[in-house]
Amino acid sequence: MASPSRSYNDAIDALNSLQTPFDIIEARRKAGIKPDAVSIKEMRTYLGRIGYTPKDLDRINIVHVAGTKGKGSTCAFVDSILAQYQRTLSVPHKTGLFTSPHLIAVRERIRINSKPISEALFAKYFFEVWDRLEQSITTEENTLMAPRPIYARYLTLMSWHVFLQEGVEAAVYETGIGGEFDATNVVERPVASGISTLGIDHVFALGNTVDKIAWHKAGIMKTGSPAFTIEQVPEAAEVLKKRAVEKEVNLEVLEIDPRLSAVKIRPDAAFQKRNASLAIALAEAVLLSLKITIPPKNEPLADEFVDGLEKVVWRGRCEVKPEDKVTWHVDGAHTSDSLKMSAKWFNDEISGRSGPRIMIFNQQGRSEAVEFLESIQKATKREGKPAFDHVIFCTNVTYAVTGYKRDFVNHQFDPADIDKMTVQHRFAEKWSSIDPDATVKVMPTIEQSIDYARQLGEGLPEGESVQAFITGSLHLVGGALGILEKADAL
Ligand SMILES: Nc1ncnc2c1ncn2[C@@H]1O[C@H](COP(=O)(O)OP(=O)(O)OP(=O)(O)O)[C@@H](O)[C@H]1O
Ligand SMILES: [Mg+2]
Ligand SMILES: [Mg+2]
Repeated sequence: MASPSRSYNDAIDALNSLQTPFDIIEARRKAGIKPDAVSIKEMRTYLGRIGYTPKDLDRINIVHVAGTKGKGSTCAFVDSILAQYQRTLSVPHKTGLFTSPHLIAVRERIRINSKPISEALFAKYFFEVWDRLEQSITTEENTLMAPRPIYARYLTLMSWHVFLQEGVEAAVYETGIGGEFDATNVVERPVASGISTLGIDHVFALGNTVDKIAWHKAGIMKTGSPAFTIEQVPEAAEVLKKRAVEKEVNLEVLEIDPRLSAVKIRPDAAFQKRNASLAIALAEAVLLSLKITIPPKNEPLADEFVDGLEKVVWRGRCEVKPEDKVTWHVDGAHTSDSLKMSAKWFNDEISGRSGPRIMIFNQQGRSEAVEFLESIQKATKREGKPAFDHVIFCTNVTYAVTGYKRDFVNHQFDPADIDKMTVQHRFAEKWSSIDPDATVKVMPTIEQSIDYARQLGEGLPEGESVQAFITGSLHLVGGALGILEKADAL
C-alpha cells in the first residue's frame, strides 16, 4: 500500500505538476521549438537514471505502433489476442499495454494483463521513479536537464519500470506524438513495428503535409525488426517505403486480411479491418518470438485470434449505449479523417431510426477543429431537415458542481478561454452557418449537455428515442461515460 502522503491522488497531483503550462507551450510555439533528437537523448538519460539501459527493454518484447489514427485500436487488438493465448497456453505469462491519451483515469495508460494497474501499484511505481530521478541528479554531472521529464514522457518512463519490475513478457506500445522523437522510441529492438493509418494531426510538431508526418511515424521502424503497415495515401506510402530502404527494414504493406471474413469486427467498417489486419501481423510476430506455433497464413485464424479480435474492449471508440429514451453513440475521434469516419459510423448506425438527433461536441484548444465541423455536417446531412436537430458545444468540464476530476486537470489550455467558452462559441457560430435549421447551444459542462439530451427524450412517443452523438474529444467522451454509468467506466 502507498503511504497516506503518497496515494494515487498524490501521484496524479505530482504528475500534473509535470504538465507544460499553457504560456510556455505558447512561447515555444512562437519560437518554433519542436521535439527533436534531443528528446530521445534525454529519455535515454532518464532511463539510465532510474537504473536501466535500452537493452533492458528487450526483455519486455515490445510491439511498437505509430500512426495518425487507429494506433490505440490496433494496440488493443494485439493485447486482446495475446490475452487469449495467455488463457489457453499461459504464454505470454504477463502482458503489458501502454496507450494514450486516457479516457477515464491516468492509470489506464499502463495496463498489465489488459487491466489498468491498480491505484496502489500506480502510486508505488510512480514514486519509485520520482525518487530515483531525485537521487540521481546529485550524483550526475549533467544537471542541465529538468530533473524529471514532462507528463507523457514521465508516464512512458514509468511504464518501462512497471513492466520490467512486474516481469511482463510482451508489451504493446502506442506512440504519443509522431515516432522518430517520441519518448517511446528509446526502444532499439522491438519485436515488430506497426504503422496505422496516416493523416493530418499534430501539425505544429510533425509538419503540415502527410509526407512530413509519415517521416516522423516511420522513425519507429528499426533495423533488424520486422515492420508492417496497411494501405496508405500515396504520399505517405512513398515516404514509408523510402525510410524502410534507408533503414534496411523489410516493411510489409498489408491488405485487409482475407481471414477476417470469418471474424465479426466491430464496427464493421474498412478502417477497423485495417486496424485488425495490422494487429494480426503484429501479434503473429510476438507469438513467433515467444516460440508459439500459429497456423500458416493460408489457413483460418487460430481461435485465439478470432476471440481476441471479437472480444476486444476499447472503450469510448464507436460505442453504442442504449438508454430508455436516448441512444448514445460515443466516439472520441478528434482529427479531420477520424471525425469523418466517426460521423459516417453514427449515420450508418441510426439509419431508419426515428427521434430527434443531437450532437454534443468539443475540442478544447484546437481552433482548426472549426473546419472539422463541415465534414461532420456533410456526412450526416438530410434532405429538408437539419443534420442534427440540436447541437451542443460544451467544455470538457465534467460536472456543474465539482468541476474536473484530478485525472483531467489540464494546464495546457488557456483557462480564460475555458471560462469564456471562446472555442465553443466559435464552433456554435460555424455550425449555425452550415446547418441553419439546427438549434445550436453552448454549455459549460458535459453534465448539463447530457441532461439537455435526456430532457429531449422525455415525452417522446413509444418507439422513438433521441439519437445522440458525442464526439470530438476523448476527454469529453470519458467524462460523458462517467456520467452515463454514474461511476468510473474503467
Ligand atoms: N484506421 C483508422 N482510420 C481513421 N479513423 C480511425 C481509424 N481507427 C480508428 N479511427 C477513429 O479514430 C478514433 C480513435 O481511434 P484510436 O483510439 O484507435 O486512435 P489513436 O491513433 O490511438 O488516436 P489518439 O491517440 O490520437 O486519440 C476511433 O474512435 C475512430 O473513430
Ligand atoms: Mg493523436
Ligand atoms: Mg491513442
